[in-house]
Amino acid sequence: MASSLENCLQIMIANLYPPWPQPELTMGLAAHTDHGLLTLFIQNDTVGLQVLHKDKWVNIHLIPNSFLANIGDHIEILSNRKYKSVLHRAVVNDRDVRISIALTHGPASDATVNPTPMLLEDGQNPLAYRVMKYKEYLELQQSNKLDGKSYLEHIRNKGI
Ligand SMILES: O=C(O)CCC(=O)C(=O)O
Ligand SMILES: [Fe+2]
Repeated sequence: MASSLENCLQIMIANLYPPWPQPELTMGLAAHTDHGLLTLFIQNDTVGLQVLHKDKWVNIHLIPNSFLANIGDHIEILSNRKYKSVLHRAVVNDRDVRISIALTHGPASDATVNPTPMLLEDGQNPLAYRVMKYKEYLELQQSNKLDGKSYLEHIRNKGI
């Protein structure tokens, strides 16, 4: 992946979750992973972000005045699956408004993303993912509904 810092693509996503009368019947944001390398994340003091850990959804309590950093899909692609992107979702509640802001950090939109040779063990690791431009991945993600790790699965090379 060749990309200078000034060309990196950052996308800010602001989410507003109003209180919902039957929170157990709805989902604020369906389970997904984020595109890009890292997502920096802040929220107001209402809990709602959950991360899948050992097959269980775990509430994330942010440290006040700090960012949470999540690994995105393109770290998983760059590391050829050594570092996995984080599956997460947002739940709602029936009392408090929740606001969150996610800032994704990706390479330049024209950058072609493939595993970095330093993380491939002497050519023993076949490429886990199809090589593609970052913007092609974004288009793929935008044209589908959120569904777990389905975008990564879509570009995964069979049998790896
Ligand atoms: O609001 C949240 O807790 C999650 C937001 C999120 O995952 C996103 O915007 O990608
Ligand atoms: Fe997300």
